[in-house]
Amino acid sequence: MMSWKRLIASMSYALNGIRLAVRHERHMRVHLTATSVVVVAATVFRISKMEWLILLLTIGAVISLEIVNSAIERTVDLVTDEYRPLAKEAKDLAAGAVLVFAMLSVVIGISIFFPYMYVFFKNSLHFHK
Ligand SMILES: Nc1ncnc2c1ncn2[C@@H]1O[C@H](COP(=O)(O)OP(=O)(O)OP(=O)(O)O)[C@@H](O)[C@H]1O
Repeated sequence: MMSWKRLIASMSYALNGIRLAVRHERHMRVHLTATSVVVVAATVFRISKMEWLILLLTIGAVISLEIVNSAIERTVDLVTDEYRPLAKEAKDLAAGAVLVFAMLSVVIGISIFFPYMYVFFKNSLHFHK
């Protein structure tokens, strides 16, 4: 059985990982900015519970993948600082994994928000007529 002390230590290492990613990863700031915009839009448009759950799952997956990508980048840099084809492949594969989910998350975001934006703009056009 894991003691509470060890559990708390593991949690603090994991939180340190999140802090490192937020502080030092350029792409992470892009994800966090997109997340803030999406959360504000979701609140304003009062999206459904199911849409919130899909959104949260998508946000979590993109951010988690970005953190794993950063871990792989550091591991590769630890192994070599020379140009190595396998190092390139490892980094490009990890970046590819993030890109796949980031692109899908754009599709998911558009699918969720488009109907709300459509109604919003349609109503505001009627209002101005
Ligand atoms: N040791 C290496 N050998 C061969 N190619 C490498 C090596 N290190 C990096 N690369 C290539 O250069 C690209 C940029 O590498 P870098 O380590 O700067 O990551 P990055 O994708 O720019 O990440 P970030 O934008 O988060 O800094 C990699 O995706 C890879 O294609």
